[in-house]
Amino acid sequence: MQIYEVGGAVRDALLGLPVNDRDWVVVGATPEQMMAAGYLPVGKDFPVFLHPDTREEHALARTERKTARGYHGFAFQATPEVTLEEDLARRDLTINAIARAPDGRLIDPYHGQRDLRARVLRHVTEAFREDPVRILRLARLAARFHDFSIAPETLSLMRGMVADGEVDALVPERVWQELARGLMESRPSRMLEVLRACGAMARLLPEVDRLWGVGQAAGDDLGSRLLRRLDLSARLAAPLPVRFACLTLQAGPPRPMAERLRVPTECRDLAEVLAREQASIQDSASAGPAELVALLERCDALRKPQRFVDVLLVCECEARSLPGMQDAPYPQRPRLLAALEAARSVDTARIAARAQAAGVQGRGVGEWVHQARVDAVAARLGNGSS
Ligand SMILES: Nc1ccn([C@@H]2O[C@H](COP(=O)(O)OP(=O)(O)OP(=O)(O)O)[C@@H](O)[C@H]2O)c(=O)n1
Ligand SMILES: [Mg+2]
Repeated sequence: MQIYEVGGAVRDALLGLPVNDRDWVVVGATPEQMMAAGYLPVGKDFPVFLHPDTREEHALARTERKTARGYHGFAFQATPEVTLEEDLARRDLTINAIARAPDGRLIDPYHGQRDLRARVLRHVTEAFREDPVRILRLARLAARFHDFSIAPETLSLMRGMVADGEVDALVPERVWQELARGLMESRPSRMLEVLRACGAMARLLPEVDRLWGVGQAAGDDLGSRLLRRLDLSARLAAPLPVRFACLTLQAGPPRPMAERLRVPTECRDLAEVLAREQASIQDSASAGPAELVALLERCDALRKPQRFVDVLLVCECEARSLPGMQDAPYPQRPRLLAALEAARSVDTARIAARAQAAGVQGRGVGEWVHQARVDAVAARLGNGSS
């Protein structure tokens, strides 16, 4: 058997990028030989094994034949006769279809190195069609390698796949997995642009797709704002829930989309707080202590201060996505954080004990605590004037 390194690790090494996860392809071996050599089978359907020591994935060279629409209709052919070139032919992109032999020699029948130099994302063969997840993979790779363009023939292939209903058959978990990874790249706007260009956005994120052409003059519609907001969230190294909330911010109630994509609870919760409170936060510059405490309480900021930091980050990205505001300061953020700190410094147990000593009960105790917070915020912010 011959073992070649393939995929992202070869690509990233050629780009001079750090390599973490390595993939290998094995030519001329049967599953039985792999197991006899100590490799561990990963699943019963995929001809993939883990190396006994490194645990890196070793896949038998294979050809894929699609038998039905969507993600499930695969039949694999992985026999010792499948050649390296055949295996490379069924891969997604030319830059991912370069193999490296143990002696360092590169096997690159689809000119992936040329496309790396020309900075082009190009499909290898028509076999690209056989896996619609590749549309999302390409979109998220565009968000990572943002100076790469997409080959026109690849874009039209993707358009055809979308028109044939291929992305409608994707399971939500796979969609979210790729979207989440793309959101975490350095230029998430590129993923959205690619999804929009091939029509996949209208199928997968129709609420978001509708933002284009809504609102201001061309170049400043809600879609353009969304792209700027997301890239700013990446520039500020925001965590995933913040980026997801940036995505859903003006796209109507976030819950239907969150449920459809089965996003993690923290992503959904943050998006929902923002849908409710974003406007109040933007307007909070002139709010007095009582209003600020009410806002903090509605955001559950006293119990979840870390989430409130994320809430404010989304609001900052939104404010700075307005034309010409990219480098503007966002005073609402330090002011609300100072208010939160002051409100949290109130010793609620002591206030409650004092209220009870004065004969106050039930909801009345809560009102004392609330008032103590308002007083603390007023003292910190100088009666709301700063
Ligand atoms: N739907 C897919 C998934 C994977 N691959 C092939 O399998 C390789 C390894 O896949 P994976 O590790 O998922 O992605 P990488 O390209 O290595 O990218 P990343 O840096 O995100 O790991 C890819 O390079 C590509 O050749 C593919 O053709 N089609
Ligand atoms: Mg990989």
